[in-house]
Amino acid sequence: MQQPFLKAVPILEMIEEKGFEAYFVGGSVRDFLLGREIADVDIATSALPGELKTIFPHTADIGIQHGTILVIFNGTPYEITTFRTESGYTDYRRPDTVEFVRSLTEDLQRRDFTMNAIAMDKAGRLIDPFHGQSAISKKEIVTVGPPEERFGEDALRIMRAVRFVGQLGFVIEPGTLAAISKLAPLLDNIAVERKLAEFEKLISGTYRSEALALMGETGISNWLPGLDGQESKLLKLAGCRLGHLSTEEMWVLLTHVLELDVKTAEPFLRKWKLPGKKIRVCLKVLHWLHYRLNNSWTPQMAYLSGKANMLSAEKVYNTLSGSGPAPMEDLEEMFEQLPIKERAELSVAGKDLIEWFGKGPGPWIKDVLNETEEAVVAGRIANKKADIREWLVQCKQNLGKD
Ligand SMILES: Nc1ccn([C@@H]2O[C@H](COP(=O)(O)OP(=O)(O)OP(=O)(O)O)[C@@H](O)[C@H]2O)c(=O)n1
Ligand SMILES: [Mg+2]
Repeated sequence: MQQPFLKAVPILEMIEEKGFEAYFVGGSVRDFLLGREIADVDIATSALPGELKTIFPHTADIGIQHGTILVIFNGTPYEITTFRTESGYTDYRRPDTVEFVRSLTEDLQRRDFTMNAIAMDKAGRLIDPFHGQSAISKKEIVTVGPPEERFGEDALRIMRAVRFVGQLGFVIEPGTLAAISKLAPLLDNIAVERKLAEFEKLISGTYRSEALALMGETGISNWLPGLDGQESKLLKLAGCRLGHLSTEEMWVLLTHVLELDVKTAEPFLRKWKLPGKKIRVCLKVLHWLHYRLNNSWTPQMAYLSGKANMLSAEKVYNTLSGSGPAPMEDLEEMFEQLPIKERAELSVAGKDLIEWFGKGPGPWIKDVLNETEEAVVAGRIANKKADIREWLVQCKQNLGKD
């Protein structure tokens, strides 16, 4: 067993000591069987939330109405969920009622895919009534029971299937795939925040090209923010060599392929509810990508863009031009050679100008600083106070006069 499980074994033991059952479940067991790194260990138990609270002193109610509480054990938080069934999904996203049950099999039966419906006990023995291990060995995504029921219960599962294609490179079993195409419109009922979490996992996955193509082919994209009717553009994206791009660079590539500019990309990214900071970075990189599409980098542009934005824009540009991953050493070297890397490194400031020219504060300061900065970056003048002063006094003689 791997370390994250071993650390949590005492939790299972403490629950079992009180006469209840407890197992590792969900993505951690799946990823363990796949030899992937385990994110967080989820635990399912026959104990009710109230019963768990008597066993563990440090808990938080994070979804108690659905039977989930957070247990802090040795400083690590664990989500522990009471075995449950769900029924009456009138809104396609959350059950009208949650019924706690005492049987593990019933709990596993309400889960989305067979690979996610495997339990593991404290000794590492697997309980796999729906043949999840066989699906994993066949690299197959298949629902537990009838796909239309599972997707009707929570339409986000439609996206989860394609997200797992992107992460794991599995194929979707034909019956499950047919239900996805048929029920994709149910995604309309799902909150953007949940769609975003799945989409970001998808575009970060090793097999994202396949998953993006599948999103277009199944019609899922028609129910995602700003992607309605854009299947052909998604397919174009799927044909690119994406191996080296970060999640943010993927967003930039996506906005470009959708033919958005900096102005129209902003509402698109807002619709997806990306955090403001991420949006600002994406828009900057998109701006520099558009510069790069028609120009080469110069020291001036390297300075104005900043190193990170320049390298990101270049990576996206290489993807679009078909060259794929390319060495960045030359560009990094160009940046490193710059006399200054940012405005703060300029050896003069507004107060120096006021003193030298005997003139009060005003917009002229910004203009003169911009000009000075440009001259320093271009190497026309050294970044030394005395040199700059001499240069400015010579070429700005008229400034002190008005
Ligand atoms: N819409 C959903 C979400 C989750 N699950 C079940 O709850 C488990 C845990 O859910 P979550 O952590 O959201 O997903 P994981 O499958 O664990 O994937 P990840 O590794 O990304 O966390 C899943 O494995 C699955 O058994 C489900 O049946 N239906
Ligand atoms: Mg998980």
